[in-house]
Amino acid sequence: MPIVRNVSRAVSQLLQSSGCGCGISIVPVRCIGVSPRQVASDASFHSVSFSESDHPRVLITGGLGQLGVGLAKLLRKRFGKNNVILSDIRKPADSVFYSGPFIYADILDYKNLREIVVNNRITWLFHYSALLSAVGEANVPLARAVNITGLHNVLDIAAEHNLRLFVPSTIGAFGPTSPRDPTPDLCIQRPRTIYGVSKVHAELMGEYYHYRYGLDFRCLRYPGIISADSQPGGGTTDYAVQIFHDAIKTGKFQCNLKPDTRLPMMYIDDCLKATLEVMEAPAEALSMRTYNISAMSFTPEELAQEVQKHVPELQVTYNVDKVRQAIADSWPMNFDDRNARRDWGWKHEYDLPELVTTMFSFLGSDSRIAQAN
Ligand SMILES: NC(=O)c1ccc[n+]([C@@H]2O[C@H](COP(=O)([O-])OP(=O)(O)OC[C@H]3O[C@@H](n4cnc5c(N)ncnc54)[C@H](O)[C@@H]3O)[C@@H](O)[C@H]2O)c1
Ligand SMILES: C[C@@H](O)[C@H](N)C(=O)O
Repeated sequence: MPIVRNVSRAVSQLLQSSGCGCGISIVPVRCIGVSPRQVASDASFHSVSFSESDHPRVLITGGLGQLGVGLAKLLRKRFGKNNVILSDIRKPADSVFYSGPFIYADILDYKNLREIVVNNRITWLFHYSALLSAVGEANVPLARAVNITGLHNVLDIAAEHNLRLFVPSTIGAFGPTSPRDPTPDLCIQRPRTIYGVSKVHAELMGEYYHYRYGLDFRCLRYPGIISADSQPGGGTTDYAVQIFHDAIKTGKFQCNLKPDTRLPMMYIDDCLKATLEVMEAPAEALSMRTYNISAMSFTPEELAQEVQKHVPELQVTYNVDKVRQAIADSWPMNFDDRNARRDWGWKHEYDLPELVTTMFSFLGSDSRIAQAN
């Protein structure tokens, strides 16, 4: 019994001494083939230390999805082409391959990921790899591996190598028992998808590593993201991208959600701007480590009406996908992002009309507005 008491006293002293990310005494370090263990931290142990006057050296995981290529473009403009490495397990298109550094990185391969971070002296990591809501429900074991085990690898490497780590969360981190209109930053989170469960896990693990080990973890809960030059990867909000392509190609769109399903959405430029802003925000400005961000909220019917201002002949029909509808019905309808606006000055630029105009001008069919009027 005295041993048990001594151990529990030591643990409680450790927990007290490491609150709020200060007084960090240990970081998690893994060796391949050995279970996770902890060693004493030492400033000289870190191969990289990020000086604020330098540009960060950035790695983006899962970078060939809907959001990663755009993020790389934005970060390369800011930090220089060769300071931003895009990675994925898929083969990049020529245009991506020749636009800046690209490497293969499987987030399930801990050793390979660590080598990449060390060899490239990475200081900032944007962890975009994930299986989204609908594809996650179709393959729960894979979603669990990529979204949870992969995150553990990333967290340990980030803590071990003193990285600033961005992990996106989502409106999908909330569930039917959360307040849905609006959904605040802090409330009940009982999502009913493996995607949502894994994102709540990521939020909590990231915040725990922040308080326990001093990891500079930053997380935004994105709404459904709408982009013209990249395809969504199998989510519940994908319809809001598909409608633009179908309006132009065929003039017919079949929506897989009910016409009155209201969800928070955002144009990709706002999403990427927020991501860079929260990463550049001084730590003192962040009263939290996970923030909602919001721009607009609409239903398929409202989006279709706005699209029809540009393509009046567009015919919209509804063929509801039960899985996606059940997911959407459990998600926020409006997102409360007052904390992000107050703490680090978040402000969106695109509302629904600007979003639709921008999508059509990007997709090259703006002239049809004139025909409509
Ligand atoms: N797009 C949205 O509407 C949206 C909304 C909220 C949050 N997010 C989050 O933003 C991030 C990026 O989203 P996205 O839309 O670009 O996703 P996406 O599905 O389009 O792309 C995810 C990428 O992860 C890669 N990947 C899968 N398994 C991997 C592995 N083992 N190792 C490395 N990479 C792997 C895939 O190849 C893919 O390119 C995700 O974490 C997602 O949860 C996206
Ligand atoms: C909302 C978001 O996380 C993603 N677009 C999905 O629908 O799964």
